[in-house]
Amino acid sequence: MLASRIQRRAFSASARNLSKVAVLGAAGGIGQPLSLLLKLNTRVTELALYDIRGGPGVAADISHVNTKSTVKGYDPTPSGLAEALKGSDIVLIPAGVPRKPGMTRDDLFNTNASIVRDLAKAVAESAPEAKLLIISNPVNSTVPICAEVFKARGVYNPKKLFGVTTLDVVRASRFVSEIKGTDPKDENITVIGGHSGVTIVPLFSQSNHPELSSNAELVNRVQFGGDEVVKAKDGAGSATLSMAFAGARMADALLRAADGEKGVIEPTFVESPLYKDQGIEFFSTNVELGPNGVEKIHPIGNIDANEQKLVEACLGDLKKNIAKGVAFVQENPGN
Ligand SMILES: NC(=O)C1=CN([C@@H]2O[C@H](COP(=O)(O)OP(=O)(O)OC[C@H]3O[C@@H](n4cnc5c(N)ncnc54)[C@H](O)[C@@H]3O)[C@@H](O)[C@H]2O)C=CC1
Ligand SMILES: O=C([O-])CC(=O)C(=O)O
Repeated sequence: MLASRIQRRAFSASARNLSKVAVLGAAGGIGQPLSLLLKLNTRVTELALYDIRGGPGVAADISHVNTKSTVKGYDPTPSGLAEALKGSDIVLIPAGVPRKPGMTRDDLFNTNASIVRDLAKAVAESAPEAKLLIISNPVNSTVPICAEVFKARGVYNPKKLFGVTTLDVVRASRFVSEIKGTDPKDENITVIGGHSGVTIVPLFSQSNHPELSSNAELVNRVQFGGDEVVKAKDGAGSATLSMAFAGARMADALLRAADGEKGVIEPTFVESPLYKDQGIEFFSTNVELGPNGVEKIHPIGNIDANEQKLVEACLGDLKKNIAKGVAFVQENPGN
């Protein structure tokens, strides 16, 4: 009995990987709470915080939290960025500008496309093996931008590039639990498509409450939940705290999968075969994660007539968003 417990403990200790996690944009509204949550994750052994301003300060602050991982902030220089990235297993990118009221996520493209392109280049050079999690909007376009950058350098691995759509799943679960008076931990809602407006498609027909797929108000709230926060913040940005929670959840899922846990499934925006025949290279569905990143992309499964209409509306916008990201890198390869 005791021997088997000791053996089990020895196994779990040796199965644990050392995990360096880097956050690019670590001093921002998302970056700070995300970095704090990563500091609380016992699977993270080293935390590298980079920003064009304020990285070392945030790192000094978080480094006093008494968990075991080491935390280091890096100078806003190319060599600082390279150092931050070197040896990283996971890189999260929340760098870039957030929305103000009246803007769509696509309105952020002109500013954020080049920020993400340049950071992706640095990742391709210094941490090509890392799992790369893109938070910066518009996610539907910034993920294809990263893929193009990696392809141009011959280091693209579609199993390791993820658009973080976890916040849509978090919101759907919470909104349903509010309506039904349930615990959100029991409300697992699959959300597919992309991460903006009508490209966000919640599949309530697959949940505990299939009838909710005809609740247009709820569907709209999941699709435009980000707008609620943008409006409430009144010019001071968009979701940061709930996003940090969602980003930390996605990073934790990858860390657990890397540690050998089976059956780790999260919806995430990845290169996907599901709609490639319609020219749509990236799509979010449930994805089983493994030590190398994407293990298995799940099909969308059975959906009802309401959801079928939502998917059709999603595909049109998504195709344009993806094409815009690809064209940007082809036309603006940068240095
Ligand atoms: N995927 C999702 O579900 C969500 C995505 N977002 C997006 O996340 C992004 C960040 O949002 P916030 O943190 O609220 O913005 P913020 O403005 O508070 O923080 C952004 C940070 O990025 C830094 N930064 C800018 N350029 C950089 C570069 N080249 N290298 C490193 N750092 C750089 C800035 O100095 C700043 O600290 C926005 O694009 C926003 O739309 C926000 C919420 C949810
Ligand atoms: O709405 C925004 O601009 C930020 C975001 O992506 C979200 O909250 O889902």
